[in-house]
Amino acid sequence: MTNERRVLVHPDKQALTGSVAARFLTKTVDILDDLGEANVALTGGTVGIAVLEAVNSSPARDSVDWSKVHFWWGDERFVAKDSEERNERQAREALLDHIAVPPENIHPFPASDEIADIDEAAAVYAAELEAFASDGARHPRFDITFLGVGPDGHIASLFPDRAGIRETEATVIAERDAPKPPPQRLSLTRPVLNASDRIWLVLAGADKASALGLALAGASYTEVPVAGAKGRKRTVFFVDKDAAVDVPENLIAPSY
Ligand SMILES: O=C(O)[C@H](O)[C@@H](O)[C@H](O)[C@H](O)COP(=O)(O)O
Repeated sequence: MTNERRVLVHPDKQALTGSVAARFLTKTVDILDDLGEANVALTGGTVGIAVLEAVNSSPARDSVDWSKVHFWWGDERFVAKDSEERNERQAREALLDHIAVPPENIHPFPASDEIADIDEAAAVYAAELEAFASDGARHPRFDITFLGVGPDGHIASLFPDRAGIRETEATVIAERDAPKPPPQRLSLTRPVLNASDRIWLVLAGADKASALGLALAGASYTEVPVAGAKGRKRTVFFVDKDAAVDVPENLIAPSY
């Protein structure tokens, strides 16, 4: 299989999240067999969280030795720790609180009531990434990075025509005026996301069709950030039919 971006189309959001959940569980078992440890970067957003709920409700959930899995985030809303808007809280409620993952294996971004200054919070997470890096890198090599996609093509908290999507030096950026509320966010940068072995993008709904179509047709990633998502080994778009209407036929993997 080449590293070309692949699009897997599902009849609806439920089929999409069930398929991604099944694939995540089997792939994570394989990764643990091969490497003994897995680093996974989670996403916020309704589809990303629905995937975690589907993982949690899978009969195969505990086929994974969760004690060997580290969970990170691609981005986080810079709000209070117990805010319902936090990606961490939503992920814990959807999956992490229900599996035997050691607390020290969960690496949330700092919350605004833990570190008041957003730039300091970004620096703290950058240091956490570096502390778990190897081979002189500045962040772990994520085995699987999940990304949701906004109607404007944003990924994580990297938005069109913002400094964050252009950043190539820092590993973590602070976004102060995000077009998607809440405005203050923290995000991994594109080079860190793309250092992942696998990037799995999960998107559903007709409002995502334009961004996906533009990205796959060669749009600039500064204008359509999802166009710049490319894992080292695999880049797979898991979509429903409504989001796939503008995808070039030749990129759609055979349905199965
Ligand atoms: O913190 C966030 O909001 C997410 O990380 C963001 O990047 C999200 O994944 C997309 O906006 C898609 O969200 P939906 O899946 O709800 O459309």
